[in-house]
Amino acid sequence: MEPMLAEQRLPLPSSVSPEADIVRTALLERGLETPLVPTGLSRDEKYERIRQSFTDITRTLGLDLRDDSLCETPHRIAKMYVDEIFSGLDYTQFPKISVIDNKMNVEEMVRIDDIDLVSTCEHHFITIDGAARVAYIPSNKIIGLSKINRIVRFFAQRPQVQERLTQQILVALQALLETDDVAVTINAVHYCVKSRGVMDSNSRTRTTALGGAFKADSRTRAEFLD
Ligand SMILES: Nc1nc2c(ncn2[C@@H]2O[C@H](COP(=O)(O)OP(=O)(O)OP(=O)(O)O)[C@@H](O)[C@H]2O)c(=O)[nH]1
Ligand SMILES: [Zn+2]
Repeated sequence: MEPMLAEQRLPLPSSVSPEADIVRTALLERGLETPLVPTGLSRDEKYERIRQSFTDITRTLGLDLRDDSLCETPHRIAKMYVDEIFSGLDYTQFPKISVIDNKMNVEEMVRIDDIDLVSTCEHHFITIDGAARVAYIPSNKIIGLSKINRIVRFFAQRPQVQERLTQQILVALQALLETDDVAVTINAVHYCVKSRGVMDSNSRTRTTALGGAFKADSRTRAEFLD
């Protein structure tokens, strides 16, 4: 387990929900948080810096930013980074989570297949496109189904490696559901492998993270991976 860095323990803004704080603490304890340093920048300050930087990049590439199709590109990219594809770096954007007591005593696996997953490769900043499967065996808590999709999306909206993304979803759900019995698998195409570099347009990558009964019990694992 990697140690928590002092700056990662700084207090979060008060608009961070208790659930987001539980998830972040669990990730730090497990050494699974995305490597982050506090910037002290507001949303608008980040937007402005990224817009400026992309103005430099597009000019350096020799593109004419006076062209009416190109002139808004640095603005679009800055907005997309801050508010869309990297919004999961900001815990104030963590989804509202509804967890309820397991009064109906559900004790069988709840499994959600084919959760849409689009993320961004942190090595090349291009798309990872795939799907996730998530399952858990309820203990004391049950979570609203759409909240699982939202948690997947939150962590996908960060620069990622697929292995860490898979683990972050696992640990977030374990912390919120107060059980180890969670499993996550992701099957994805990496555009850094498909559209550049080795240019392999066929391969897909599967990563799996298993906790509790999914790790310990071969039948539970098989039912999940089936
Ligand atoms: N384990 C893992 N590797 C990834 C992921 N996304 C991209 N990579 C790999 O990260 C590696 C980075 O390797 P480098 O040699 O530093 O970069 P590169 O020269 O662009 O490598 P090539 O892609 O082989 O051209 C590549 O092998 C990528 O395929 C991921 O989610 N998980
Ligand atoms: Zn990549």
